Amino acid sequence: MFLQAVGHGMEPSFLGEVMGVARDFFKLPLEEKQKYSNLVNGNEVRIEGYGNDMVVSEKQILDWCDRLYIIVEPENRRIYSLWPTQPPSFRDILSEYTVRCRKIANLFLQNLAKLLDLHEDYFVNMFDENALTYARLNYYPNCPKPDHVFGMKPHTDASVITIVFIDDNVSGLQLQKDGVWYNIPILPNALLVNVGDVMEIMSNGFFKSPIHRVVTNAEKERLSLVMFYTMNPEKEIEPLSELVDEKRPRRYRKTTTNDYIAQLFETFARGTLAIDTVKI
Ligand SMILES: O=C(O)CCC(=O)C(=O)O
Ligand SMILES: [Fe+2]
Repeated sequence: MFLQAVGHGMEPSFLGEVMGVARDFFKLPLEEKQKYSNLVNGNEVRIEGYGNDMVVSEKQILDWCDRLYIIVEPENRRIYSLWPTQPPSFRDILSEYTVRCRKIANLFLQNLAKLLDLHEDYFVNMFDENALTYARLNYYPNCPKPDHVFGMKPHTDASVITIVFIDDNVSGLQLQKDGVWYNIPILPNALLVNVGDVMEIMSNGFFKSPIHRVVTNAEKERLSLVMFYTMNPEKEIEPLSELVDEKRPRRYRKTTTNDYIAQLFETFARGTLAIDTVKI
Protein backbone atom coordinates (compact mmCIF):
# COMPACT_ATOMS: atom_id res chain seq x y z
CA MET A 1 0.00 0.00 0.00
CA PHE A 2 1.39 3.35 -1.12
CA LEU A 3 -0.33 6.71 -0.99
CA GLN A 4 0.43 10.38 -1.45
CA ALA A 5 -0.63 12.54 1.49
CA VAL A 6 -1.41 16.15 0.64
CA GLY A 7 -3.51 17.52 3.50
CA HIS A 8 -0.79 16.73 6.05
CA GLY A 9 -0.59 20.21 7.55
CA MET A 10 3.07 20.95 6.88
CA GLU A 11 3.44 24.28 5.11
CA PRO A 12 5.35 24.36 1.80
CA SER A 13 7.73 26.91 3.38
CA PHE A 14 8.58 24.49 6.19
CA LEU A 15 9.04 21.59 3.77
CA GLY A 16 11.29 23.88 1.73
CA GLU A 17 13.44 24.48 4.81
CA VAL A 18 13.64 20.75 5.48
CA MET A 19 14.81 20.00 1.95
CA GLY A 20 17.12 23.01 2.15
CA VAL A 21 19.07 21.70 5.15
CA ALA A 22 19.31 18.26 3.57
CA ARG A 23 20.67 19.79 0.36
CA ASP A 24 23.13 21.99 2.25
CA PHE A 25 24.44 18.98 4.11
CA PHE A 26 25.20 17.03 0.93
CA LYS A 27 26.87 20.09 -0.61
CA LEU A 28 29.45 20.16 2.18
CA PRO A 29 33.01 19.05 1.32
CA LEU A 30 33.51 15.29 1.57
CA GLU A 31 35.88 15.64 4.56
CA GLU A 32 33.15 17.43 6.47
CA LYS A 33 30.53 14.76 5.66
CA GLN A 34 32.93 11.98 6.51
CA LYS A 35 33.00 13.17 10.10
CA TYR A 36 29.67 11.33 10.28
CA SER A 37 30.88 8.21 8.45
CA ASN A 38 29.03 4.92 8.80
CA LEU A 39 32.36 3.09 8.90
CA VAL A 40 33.67 2.00 12.26
CA ASN A 41 37.46 1.46 12.43
CA GLY A 42 37.62 2.21 8.73
CA ASN A 43 35.89 -0.93 7.46
CA GLU A 44 32.93 -2.22 9.46
CA VAL A 45 29.63 -0.65 8.31
CA ARG A 46 27.00 0.29 10.85
CA ILE A 47 23.49 1.39 9.93
CA GLU A 48 23.85 4.88 11.25
CA GLY A 49 25.99 7.53 9.67
CA TYR A 50 27.02 8.87 6.28
CA GLY A 51 28.05 6.66 3.39
CA ASN A 52 26.98 4.14 0.77
CA ASP A 53 25.88 0.47 0.79
CA MET A 54 27.36 -2.30 2.82
CA VAL A 55 29.53 -4.37 0.46
CA VAL A 56 29.01 -8.12 0.60
CA SER A 57 30.44 -9.23 -2.73
CA GLU A 58 32.94 -8.07 -5.32
CA LYS A 59 30.32 -8.25 -8.05
CA GLN A 60 27.93 -5.96 -6.21
CA ILE A 61 26.93 -2.81 -8.07
CA LEU A 62 26.64 0.06 -5.63
CA ASP A 63 23.70 2.40 -5.76
CA TRP A 64 24.26 5.84 -7.27
CA CYS A 65 23.44 7.47 -4.00
CA ASP A 66 24.93 8.98 -0.87
CA ARG A 67 23.03 8.76 2.34
CA LEU A 68 22.96 9.89 5.91
CA TYR A 69 21.12 7.57 8.26
CA ILE A 70 20.30 8.66 11.81
CA ILE A 71 17.98 7.65 14.63
CA VAL A 72 15.60 10.53 15.38
CA GLU A 73 13.22 8.91 17.90
CA PRO A 74 13.24 8.38 20.83
CA GLU A 75 15.26 11.45 21.67
CA ASN A 76 17.39 9.60 24.22
CA ARG A 77 18.64 7.26 21.47
CA ARG A 78 19.95 10.04 19.26
CA ILE A 79 23.67 9.89 18.66
CA TYR A 80 24.37 13.56 18.30
CA SER A 81 27.92 12.96 17.13
CA LEU A 82 26.29 11.68 13.91
CA TRP A 83 23.97 14.68 13.57
CA PRO A 84 25.45 17.30 11.26
CA THR A 85 26.38 20.62 12.82
CA GLN A 86 26.33 22.18 9.34
CA PRO A 87 24.12 23.80 8.18
CA PRO A 88 23.57 25.26 11.68
CA SER A 89 19.78 24.85 11.59
CA PHE A 90 19.98 21.17 10.57
CA ARG A 91 19.25 19.74 14.02
CA ASP A 92 16.38 22.03 14.89
CA ILE A 93 14.67 21.58 11.56
CA LEU A 94 15.04 17.81 11.50
CA SER A 95 13.78 17.67 15.10
CA GLU A 96 10.69 19.68 14.21
CA TYR A 97 10.10 17.58 11.11
CA THR A 98 10.32 14.46 13.30
CA VAL A 99 7.60 15.72 15.63
CA ARG A 100 5.32 16.73 12.79
CA CYS A 101 5.84 13.52 10.85
CA ARG A 102 4.98 11.44 13.92
CA LYS A 103 1.48 12.88 13.83
CA ILE A 104 1.06 11.79 10.23
CA ALA A 105 2.51 8.37 11.03
CA ASN A 106 0.03 7.87 13.88
CA LEU A 107 -2.88 8.93 11.74
CA PHE A 108 -1.85 6.46 9.05
CA LEU A 109 -1.41 3.69 11.65
CA GLN A 110 -4.87 4.41 13.04
CA ASN A 111 -6.39 4.15 9.60
CA LEU A 112 -4.62 0.89 8.89
CA ALA A 113 -5.94 -0.54 12.17
CA LYS A 114 -9.48 0.50 11.27
CA LEU A 115 -9.18 -1.18 7.87
CA LEU A 116 -8.39 -4.41 9.72
CA ASP A 117 -11.30 -3.97 12.15
CA LEU A 118 -8.89 -3.48 15.04
CA HIS A 119 -9.07 -0.81 17.71
CA GLU A 120 -7.75 2.37 16.10
CA ASP A 121 -4.84 2.65 18.53
CA TYR A 122 -3.84 -0.99 18.16
CA PHE A 123 -0.70 -0.28 16.13
CA VAL A 124 0.08 3.08 17.73
CA ASN A 125 0.19 1.33 21.12
CA MET A 126 2.65 -1.26 19.84
CA PHE A 127 5.33 1.42 19.60
CA ASP A 128 6.86 1.54 23.09
CA GLU A 129 9.47 3.96 24.44
CA ASN A 130 12.23 1.96 22.74
CA ALA A 131 10.67 1.96 19.28
CA LEU A 132 13.10 3.56 16.85
CA THR A 133 12.45 6.01 14.05
CA TYR A 134 15.25 6.29 11.52
CA ALA A 135 15.67 9.23 9.18
CA ARG A 136 17.50 8.56 5.95
CA LEU A 137 18.58 11.44 3.79
CA ASN A 138 19.30 10.28 0.26
CA TYR A 139 21.27 12.27 -2.28
CA TYR A 140 21.34 11.01 -5.87
CA PRO A 141 23.83 12.95 -8.01
CA ASN A 142 23.03 13.21 -11.70
CA CYS A 143 24.38 10.13 -13.39
CA PRO A 144 26.21 10.07 -16.74
CA LYS A 145 25.05 6.49 -17.40
CA PRO A 146 21.51 6.23 -16.09
CA ASP A 147 20.93 2.90 -17.86
CA HIS A 148 23.74 1.22 -15.96
CA VAL A 149 22.99 1.88 -12.34
CA PHE A 150 20.10 2.45 -9.96
CA GLY A 151 19.77 5.33 -7.56
CA MET A 152 18.42 2.65 -5.24
CA LYS A 153 17.99 -0.99 -6.13
CA PRO A 154 14.57 -2.65 -5.98
CA HIS A 155 13.64 -3.26 -2.35
CA THR A 156 10.89 -3.17 0.20
CA ASP A 157 11.24 -1.26 3.47
CA ALA A 158 11.93 -3.15 6.72
CA SER A 159 9.79 -0.66 8.63
CA VAL A 160 6.26 -0.84 9.94
CA ILE A 161 5.48 2.22 7.84
CA THR A 162 7.58 4.75 5.94
CA ILE A 163 7.06 8.43 5.09
CA VAL A 164 8.98 9.73 2.08
CA PHE A 165 9.51 13.35 1.21
CA ILE A 166 10.95 13.89 -2.28
CA ASP A 167 12.57 16.92 -3.76
CA ASP A 168 9.75 18.28 -5.87
CA ASN A 169 11.37 18.68 -9.24
CA VAL A 170 12.78 15.25 -10.00
CA SER A 171 10.81 12.07 -10.31
CA GLY A 172 12.61 8.74 -10.29
CA LEU A 173 10.80 6.68 -7.72
CA GLN A 174 9.13 3.65 -9.27
CA LEU A 175 6.77 1.09 -7.90
CA GLN A 176 6.36 -2.51 -9.03
CA LYS A 177 2.90 -3.86 -9.51
CA ASP A 178 2.24 -7.24 -11.10
CA GLY A 179 5.77 -7.28 -12.47
CA VAL A 180 5.50 -3.86 -14.17
CA TRP A 181 7.34 -0.71 -13.01
CA TYR A 182 5.32 2.47 -12.68
CA ASN A 183 6.63 6.01 -12.13
CA ILE A 184 5.35 7.72 -9.02
CA PRO A 185 4.30 11.17 -10.21
CA ILE A 186 5.59 14.24 -8.43
CA LEU A 187 2.94 16.09 -6.47
CA PRO A 188 4.50 19.23 -5.02
CA ASN A 189 4.61 19.16 -1.20
CA ALA A 190 3.03 15.74 -0.98
CA LEU A 191 4.42 13.12 1.36
CA LEU A 192 4.41 9.51 0.27
CA VAL A 193 3.29 7.08 2.89
CA ASN A 194 3.84 3.37 2.50
CA VAL A 195 3.50 0.15 4.37
CA GLY A 196 6.72 -1.69 5.21
CA ASP A 197 7.49 -5.39 5.65
CA VAL A 198 6.68 -5.45 9.37
CA MET A 199 3.14 -4.26 8.66
CA GLU A 200 2.86 -6.86 5.90
CA ILE A 201 3.88 -9.55 8.40
CA MET A 202 1.64 -8.33 11.24
CA SER A 203 -1.34 -7.98 8.91
CA ASN A 204 -0.69 -11.54 7.71
CA GLY A 205 -0.34 -10.28 4.15
CA PHE A 206 -3.47 -8.15 4.15
CA PHE A 207 -1.28 -5.12 3.44
CA LYS A 208 1.57 -5.59 1.00
CA SER A 209 4.88 -3.84 1.38
CA PRO A 210 5.44 -2.43 -2.12
CA ILE A 211 8.60 -3.21 -4.08
CA HIS A 212 10.12 0.06 -5.20
CA ARG A 213 13.33 1.46 -6.65
CA VAL A 214 14.85 4.76 -7.69
CA VAL A 215 16.19 5.31 -11.19
CA THR A 216 19.01 7.75 -11.90
CA ASN A 217 18.74 10.88 -14.00
CA ALA A 218 21.37 12.08 -16.47
CA GLU A 219 20.70 15.78 -15.99
CA LYS A 220 19.36 16.33 -12.53
CA GLU A 221 20.41 15.51 -9.02
CA ARG A 222 17.72 14.40 -6.61
CA LEU A 223 17.12 14.35 -2.87
CA SER A 224 14.75 12.55 -0.57
CA LEU A 225 14.19 12.34 3.16
CA VAL A 226 12.74 9.08 4.38
CA MET A 227 11.38 8.33 7.85
CA PHE A 228 11.24 4.67 8.83
CA TYR A 229 9.00 3.82 11.76
CA THR A 230 10.16 0.66 13.48
CA MET A 231 9.22 -1.10 16.70
CA ASN A 232 11.36 -1.87 19.72
CA PRO A 233 14.22 -3.81 18.10
CA GLU A 234 13.77 -6.77 20.49
CA LYS A 235 10.01 -7.07 20.10
CA GLU A 236 8.72 -10.17 18.35
CA ILE A 237 6.99 -9.56 15.06
CA GLU A 238 4.44 -12.04 13.75
CA PRO A 239 1.00 -12.14 12.16
CA LEU A 240 -1.60 -10.84 14.63
CA SER A 241 -3.66 -13.67 16.09
CA GLU A 242 -6.80 -11.67 15.15
CA LEU A 243 -5.84 -12.06 11.51
CA VAL A 244 -5.00 -15.73 11.44
CA ASP A 245 -7.65 -18.42 11.05
CA GLU A 246 -8.32 -21.60 9.13
CA LYS A 247 -9.26 -19.76 5.97
CA ARG A 248 -6.23 -17.54 6.22
CA PRO A 249 -3.42 -19.49 7.88
CA ARG A 250 -0.31 -17.69 9.07
CA ARG A 251 1.83 -16.70 6.12
CA TYR A 252 4.96 -15.40 7.85
CA ARG A 253 7.40 -16.71 10.41
CA LYS A 254 8.12 -14.94 13.68
CA THR A 255 11.06 -12.52 13.69
CA THR A 256 12.27 -9.40 15.50
CA THR A 257 12.97 -5.96 14.08
CA ASN A 258 16.64 -6.45 14.95
CA ASP A 259 16.96 -9.70 13.03
CA TYR A 260 14.83 -8.44 10.21
CA ILE A 261 16.83 -5.26 9.64
CA ALA A 262 20.05 -7.27 9.59
CA GLN A 263 18.40 -9.56 7.04
CA LEU A 264 17.30 -6.57 4.97
CA PHE A 265 20.79 -5.11 4.70
CA GLU A 266 22.17 -8.46 3.66
CA THR A 267 19.47 -9.21 1.08
CA PHE A 268 19.48 -5.64 -0.24
CA ALA A 269 23.21 -5.81 -0.94
CA ARG A 270 22.65 -9.14 -2.75
CA GLY A 271 19.69 -7.82 -4.69
CA THR A 272 17.11 -10.18 -3.18
CA LEU A 273 14.08 -9.47 -0.98
CA ALA A 274 14.09 -9.80 2.81
CA ILE A 275 10.36 -10.59 2.98
CA ASP A 276 10.96 -13.83 1.08
CA THR A 277 13.09 -15.08 3.98
CA VAL A 278 10.14 -15.07 6.41
CA LYS A 279 7.37 -16.29 4.10
CA ILE A 280 5.92 -19.66 4.99
O1 LIG B 1 14.42 8.36 -2.74
C1 LIG B 1 13.28 7.86 -2.78
O2 LIG B 1 12.37 8.36 -3.44
C2 LIG B 1 12.92 6.62 -2.03
C3 LIG B 1 14.05 6.06 -1.22
C4 LIG B 1 13.69 4.76 -0.59
O3 LIG B 1 12.91 3.99 -1.09
C5 LIG B 1 14.32 4.39 0.69
O4 LIG B 1 15.17 5.17 1.19
O5 LIG B 1 13.97 3.31 1.22
FE1 LIG C 1 12.42 2.36 0.27
